[in-house]
Amino acid sequence: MQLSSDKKARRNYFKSTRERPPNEAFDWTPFRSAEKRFKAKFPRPDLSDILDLALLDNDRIEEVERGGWKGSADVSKIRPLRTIDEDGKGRNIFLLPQIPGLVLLPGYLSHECQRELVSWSLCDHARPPNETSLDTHYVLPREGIWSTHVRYRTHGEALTEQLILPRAVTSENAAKQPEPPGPRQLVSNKPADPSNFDDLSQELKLPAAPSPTVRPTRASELLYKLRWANIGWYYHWGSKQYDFKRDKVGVDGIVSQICKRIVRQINWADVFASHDTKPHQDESDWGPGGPEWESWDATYEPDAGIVNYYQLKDTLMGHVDRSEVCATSPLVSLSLGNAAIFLVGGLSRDVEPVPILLRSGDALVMAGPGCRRAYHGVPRILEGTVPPHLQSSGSEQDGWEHLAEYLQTSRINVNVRQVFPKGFDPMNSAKPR
Ligand SMILES: O=C(O)CCC(=O)C(=O)O
Ligand SMILES: [Fe+2]
Repeated sequence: MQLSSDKKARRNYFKSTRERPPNEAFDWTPFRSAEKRFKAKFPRPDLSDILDLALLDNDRIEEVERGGWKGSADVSKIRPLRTIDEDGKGRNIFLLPQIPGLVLLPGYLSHECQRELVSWSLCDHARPPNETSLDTHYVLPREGIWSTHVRYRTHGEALTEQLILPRAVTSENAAKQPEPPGPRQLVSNKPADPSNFDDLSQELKLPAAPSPTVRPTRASELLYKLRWANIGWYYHWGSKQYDFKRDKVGVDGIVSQICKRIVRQINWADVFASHDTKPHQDESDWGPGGPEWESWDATYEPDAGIVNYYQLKDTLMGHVDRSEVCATSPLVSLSLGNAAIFLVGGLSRDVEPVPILLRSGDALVMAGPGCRRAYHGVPRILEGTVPPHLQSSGSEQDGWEHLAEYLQTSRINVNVRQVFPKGFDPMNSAKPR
């Protein structure tokens, strides 16, 4: 199996390089070059310059060795900070001096918590009222695609697998440009901020048209095409702005508590004091309120985000998340399942990105003006890297076998943000306070 996919990758490599103009690589920005390098199936990319902080943790050796992909824990690139967990245990977290506001918390989520979050992402969250990437094109069951899938898998042949139907296609919407299911599209949008928030929220946000070409599909097949599920405020993909006219769904307690615990645990004075807060970029400005990290303990409240579901071939192109009115508030990202290569650079694609290996249980925070406006992306999911504690126990009783099976080819990223200052209601107030 592995051999034949290697052969295919080699064949594709020779075919594509034969047709490539000789100097093409010179036109790529440093960010694009890094994406290309890590995406390549052949030759298999060398990960020796990728920051892999699991290597510093003896408890993760089995996970690292089994996966066969290994970066390096080059301590010269990072600055450790000591913090105390809620249970009083000490923990090392890490900063990258060239990206002020980026905080890495490797292995932050316990094994139990990772299992809970995987189950939450698939069973509880990928269903109404949360919008998913499949809703535009299919009429999904109210119970959520995961429950339908599991029912069939549990009862096997005794049930005829339910087909999920495309949304009814009328002659009117068939004529509109369909949004194809699949990778997220790049749309250039205006960065949100308190001064343009009113205008942006008034813009018309039409629903995307369902694709007229999708066919009735089995739940177990469609599940692997799920790409995202919305958290909190509805995000309108067509304009890349939040749609404040739709009622917000609350952020679930399990996610909100983890994110708040992480933000409270970080000593932000150390994070920002260690840098010149005006590094190489002019836009790295805290705005009129000054460095508001001083009040994050009290004001940080996640109200939006996305769960990203990646299959092994999926990537997320370099982008900046700039639709949040709180443009500097911490964004918390939690990784589950297979590991990924995460690139984070600067205010443009011309800044050479730092490659970081994100493994299951790792948390990463992007905060402050420089880091929240930094280009980042995921050029590669690394197959075979699901840690032992997320693999099947072999027992059908614990209900984990279906989740373990899904995870074999998947990575889940829970990406949580704060759009508005705490307590601000956009529908009842002209301007954020
Ligand atoms: O999957 C990740 O680690 C990053 C996801 C991300 O950047 C996003 O959802 O905007
Ligand atoms: Fe992002």
